[in-house]
Amino acid sequence: MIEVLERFNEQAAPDDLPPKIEVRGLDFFYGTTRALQRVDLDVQPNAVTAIIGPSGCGKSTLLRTINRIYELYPDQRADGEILIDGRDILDRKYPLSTLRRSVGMVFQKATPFATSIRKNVAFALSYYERLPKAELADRVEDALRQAALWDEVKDKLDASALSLSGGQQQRLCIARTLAVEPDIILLDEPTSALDPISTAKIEELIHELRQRFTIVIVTHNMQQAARVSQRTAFFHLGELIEVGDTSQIFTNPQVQRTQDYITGRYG
Ligand SMILES: Nc1ncnc2c1ncn2[C@@H]1O[C@H](COP(=O)(O)OP(=O)(O)OP(=O)(O)O)[C@@H](O)[C@H]1O
Repeated sequence: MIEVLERFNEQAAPDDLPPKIEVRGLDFFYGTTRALQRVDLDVQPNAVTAIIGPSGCGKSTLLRTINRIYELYPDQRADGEILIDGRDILDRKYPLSTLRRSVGMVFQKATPFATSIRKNVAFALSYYERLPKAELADRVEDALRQAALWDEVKDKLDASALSLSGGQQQRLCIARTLAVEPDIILLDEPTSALDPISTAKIEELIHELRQRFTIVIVTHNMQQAARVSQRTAFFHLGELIEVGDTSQIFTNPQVQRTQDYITGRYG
């Protein structure tokens, strides 16, 4: 594990910058079931924060709260504050369109639209901006390059996105997210349906993207958390148990429950 940590984490998270996301006293309810309890978490900018913990501990719920997707469901409720750049995005007055633009999300299962590769990326852009055709083409290319997919698709941009492999589809979804130039990217187990080669490509991509974005990744794979993140937060039963530099969490956890989880005693 230590070798894994050394491979990607030669640079620590920049801790001299103010947090990009500040979660304060966050509770989350599905009906009467409380899925998150009094969560306080700072997320550093230009770094990858991994969210780990056993199944059902609230990892996905946290991501769904950061982009307010839960609001689509009337019985779901978040109490507390989530500040992004100092503004509380849980405040109903915070415009959802601003939030959707600044926070992109990529899900476990790639979800390309059943249309061409080009349109998958252009659609997201046209939703927010009216661009001249040539500029739109440049932005599509740029997003596909950033997602390390351009070389594989540049000669077939009008082919169906569904003709791509699972790993390529997931990178297309990342390109779609990057096209609208968000500040924050939420990744919910983005490689759990992928083979090792596609997984390695996405991990390499995450490593590059973190220079420019704030990234939060939910993963079941602790090797992956160690490889891609600079900060790690361990959740258990809806509570944040411990957060720290990834190397500290994996080599010197301060809480017994964290130690038990990372040594495979449960989860
Ligand atoms: N739609 C829902 N309705 C009711 N309870 C839910 C719903 N979605 C999740 N929960 C509950 O909320 C808790 C947290 O779920 P969540 O999906 O956030 O966990 P997780 O850590 O992401 O799990 P996994 O690793 O299995 O994906 C669990 O107890 C789960 O049963």
